[in-house]
Amino acid sequence: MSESTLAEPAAPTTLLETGGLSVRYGGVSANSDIDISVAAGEIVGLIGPNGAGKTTFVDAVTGFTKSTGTVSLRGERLDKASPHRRRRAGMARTWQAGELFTDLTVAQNLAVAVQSVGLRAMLADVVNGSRPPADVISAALELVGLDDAADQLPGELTLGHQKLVGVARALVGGTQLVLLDEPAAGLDTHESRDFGIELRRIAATGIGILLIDHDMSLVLDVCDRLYVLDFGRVIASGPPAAIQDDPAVISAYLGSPEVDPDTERPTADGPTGHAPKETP
Ligand SMILES: Nc1ncnc2c1ncn2[C@@H]1O[C@H](COP(=O)(O)OP(=O)(O)OP(=O)(O)O)[C@@H](O)[C@H]1O
Repeated sequence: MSESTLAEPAAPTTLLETGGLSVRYGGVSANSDIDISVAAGEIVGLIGPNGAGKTTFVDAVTGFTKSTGTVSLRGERLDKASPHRRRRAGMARTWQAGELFTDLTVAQNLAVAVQSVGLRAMLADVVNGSRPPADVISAALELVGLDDAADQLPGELTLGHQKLVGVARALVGGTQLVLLDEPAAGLDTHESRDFGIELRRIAATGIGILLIDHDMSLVLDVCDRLYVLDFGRVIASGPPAAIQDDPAVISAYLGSPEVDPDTERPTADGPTGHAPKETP
């Protein structure tokens, strides 16, 4: 057997890497010194109480708020880049209030996102004949398993599928890393489980996912690793099983564990949270 056959499998490619990422809003340290990485094909959870700084982190990574520290995608520094450039480089996000346009079809909802990726990128694709916009849209819908729904209105879909269209909107245009801000809000247990299965399918294609959600069953089920934020700082990181048992996490976020007798896991509701401390 040759040496190469015996070699260890290649380490997964690091997509996102932040170094010392910090955001201040006046006297509030909303993010302090955050070092987080997401590899290709990985689902990484970012959890913490209300006001811990999760959305601020997504805003900082995607360029929607001013930050200090570094943000790299596949080793390319993007911390000085505009949100547009970061989007074109392959990172995309969803928003907490990411409603779909109810009077547009699913495909038209995605077409709006194609436009936001940038005319130049689209023109390049059309000129070199590689990917006309319709293909870009169907590729994104295929990633979330909704290629049949292109001509439907959002209201004709289940809530779970509407949420997946929201994810597909972020996947148009060759997205490598997607940051999902509470994408499963409002889903019941069953819908949330199906949603999680789709997230795993998306990650299996090599896309990296940063997932923020208060639905602990979803987060614990689908994430490879978790980071826990409290008062804008990472207080713990690791695989879900270790995080669940971390006393600092239990005290800051999971609370006195109200355990679901079926899953033997902390229940989804419970974290009440607090806002970051004012700092001088
Ligand atoms: N644009 C802003 N201007 C001033 N302060 C802000 C701004 N955005 C967020 N903050 C503050 O920064 C802190 C972190 O807020 P952030 O929304 O990031 O928390 P979160 O963990 O996402 O909370 P939630 O789970 O409720 O969404 C909070 O104290 C919030 O009030």
